[in-house]
Amino acid sequence: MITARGLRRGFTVRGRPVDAVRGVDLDVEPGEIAAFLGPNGAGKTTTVRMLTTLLRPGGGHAVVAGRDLMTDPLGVRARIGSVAQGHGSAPDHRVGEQVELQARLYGLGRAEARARTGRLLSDLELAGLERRPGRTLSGGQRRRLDLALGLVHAPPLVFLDEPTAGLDSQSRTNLWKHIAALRGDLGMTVFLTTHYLEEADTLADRVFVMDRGTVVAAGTPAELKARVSADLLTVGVPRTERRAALRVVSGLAGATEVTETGDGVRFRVPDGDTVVPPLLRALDAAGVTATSVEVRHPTLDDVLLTLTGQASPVEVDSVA
Ligand SMILES: Nc1ncnc2c1ncn2[C@@H]1O[C@H](COP(=O)(O)OP(=O)(O)OP(=O)(O)O)[C@@H](O)[C@H]1O
Repeated sequence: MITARGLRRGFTVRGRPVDAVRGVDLDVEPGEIAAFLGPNGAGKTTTVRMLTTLLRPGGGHAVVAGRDLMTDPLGVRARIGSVAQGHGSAPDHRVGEQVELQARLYGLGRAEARARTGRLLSDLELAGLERRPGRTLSGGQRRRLDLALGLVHAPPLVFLDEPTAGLDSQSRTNLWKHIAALRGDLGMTVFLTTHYLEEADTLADRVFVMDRGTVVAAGTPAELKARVSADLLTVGVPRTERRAALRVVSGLAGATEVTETGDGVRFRVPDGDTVVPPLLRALDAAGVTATSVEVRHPTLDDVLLTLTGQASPVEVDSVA
C-alpha cells in the first residue's frame, strides 16, 4: 500500500540548509496499521506531508495507494484520507452536515453521502449528535468527527497525525478501539504518527522509528523490543550477601549490565523468564538468599531510548 525508497526533503532556514528527511524507505502492506515513532524534529511530519502530496519530495520514489507519488500526485490524493491535527471539523456547522458535505465534495451522490454519513457516525458512536454544532462536542467526540471526515469517502489508505494527542487516557483507549474496528470493518490501511509509545504498541502491526531524518528501525513492536533490549532482572539480596550474588549473576550466560542497587543486584538477559529457576538454584548453592525477583520485559520506550537516545517526551507528560 506504501512503498517508498530514498524519500528526501530539505528546507532552507535563514539561508542555511536543513535536511529534514534524508532518504526514507518504507514498506506498508494493505490492511496494516503502521506507526511512525520518533523524537521531535525527527522528520515524521515532513515524510507524511510528502506521502499525502502536501509537500513535493526533493528526491526518491514512492508508490502510495497504487499511484506514483511523483508522476500522479492527484491520483494519490483521490485514494487517501488524511486526518491532520487541529484542522478537521468546523466549529459552527452541524456534525451531520459536515460529514455529508465532505462526502459530496468527494463526488458521492446525495443518497450515498447520506447513507455513508449515517453508518460512519453510528460506527464512531456519534449517532444522535448529527444536529449539534462541532464546537459543542467533547475532545474525544471531536476527534471521532475528524476521523469521520477523513474516512467518509472510504479511502483504502488513511493517514492519522497524532490521532489521540491531548485526550485523556479513557478517550484515547476508546479511539484506539474505533481505529482498530474501522480497519477491521473497512479493510483500510492506516498510517499514524504518534508520540505515545503505548499507542504504537497497542495498535500498530508495524512500527517505523525515525531519528534525524532517517528510519533507524522498522518491525513489529515485538520484533523491535526483542532486537533492541533485553529483559531487566532485579533480585533483592541482603547487603552481606551482595558480593556473592554479583559473582553468581556475572557467571550467568548472556547476563550484561550487572550492577548493584540499593536493595540487591540488577542485570539484563535476553530471556528473563527462563533464567529465573537456574538463577535461584545458583544463588541458593552460593548461600545467597533472594528476597525478591522481578523480571521487566522491554517496552517500546526502551527501544526508543536505545535507538534515538531520547525517550518519548509525551510519555513523560502522561505519567504526570
Ligand atoms: N516548513 C519548514 N521549513 C523549515 N524547516 C522545516 C519545515 N518543516 C520542518 N522543518 C524542519 O525539518 C525537521 C523535521 O521536522 P518534522 O516536523 O518533520 O519532524 P517531526 O518528527 O514531525 O517532529 P514533531 O514530532 O515535533 O512533530 C526539523 O528540523 C524542522 O525544524
